[in-house]
Amino acid sequence: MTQDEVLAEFREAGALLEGHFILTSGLRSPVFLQKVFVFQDPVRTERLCRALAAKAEAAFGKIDYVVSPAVGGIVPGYETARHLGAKAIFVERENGAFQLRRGFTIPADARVLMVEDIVTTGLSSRECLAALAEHTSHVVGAACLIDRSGGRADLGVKLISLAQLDIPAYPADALPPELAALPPIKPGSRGIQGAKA
Ligand SMILES: O=P(O)(O)OC[C@H]1O[C@H](OP(=O)(O)OP(=O)(O)O)[C@H](O)[C@@H]1O
Ligand SMILES: O=C(O)c1cc(=O)[nH]c(=O)[nH]1
Ligand SMILES: [Mg+2]
Repeated sequence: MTQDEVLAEFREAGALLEGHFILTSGLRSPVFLQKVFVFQDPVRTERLCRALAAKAEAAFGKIDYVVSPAVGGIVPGYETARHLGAKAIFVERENGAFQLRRGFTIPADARVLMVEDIVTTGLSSRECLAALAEHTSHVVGAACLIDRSGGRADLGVKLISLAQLDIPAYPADALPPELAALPPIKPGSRGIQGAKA
């Protein structure tokens, strides 16, 4: 699947939003990739995740476990795992920090791939990998549908993506005037329900 085909899937799903968005990192951006509009269509999600699984297998070899950060990573993690013949589990926030909960365990010899939906700064991916380090030393790499960092996000492990974009994001105190003029919206799950982070 080419980068243009990946972007076409997002565009056709109505997932390329324009406005003034507060990202999970606290940065502000005029563009938001609303992945849930992609994931509400299982056929579209299957196309994307089949391609991601093939790319991940080529880069990292056999994968036994896919681990994803909730909420956005769960659907692509599950669907990518299905194509890899792997198990799919997730970390979720407890008091703001990602934890492997619900009794999920990772066998000692399992080869683990972290799967994210979107990578912007890599903050969420690094938090997920830090949580995973308490359960396994066999994380072979990371994969995401879209890396919007322009390739600059450093996860500490190799990251592959279906598309790499360089989408502007600004600190809240350095907004261009056209962005500052729009009311900000925060679409993601970090910080809701009284969580600390
Ligand atoms: O690379 P980063 O700067 O961390 O940004 C990307 C993260 O932002 C989104 O999650 P968010 O915390 O908004 O919540 P969600 O997964 O519930 O959508 C997305 O799912 C990634 O996890
Ligand atoms: O950085 C984010 O929080 C983020 C950006 C984006 O385009 N999509 C998303 O779900 N989260
Ligand atoms: Mg997320």
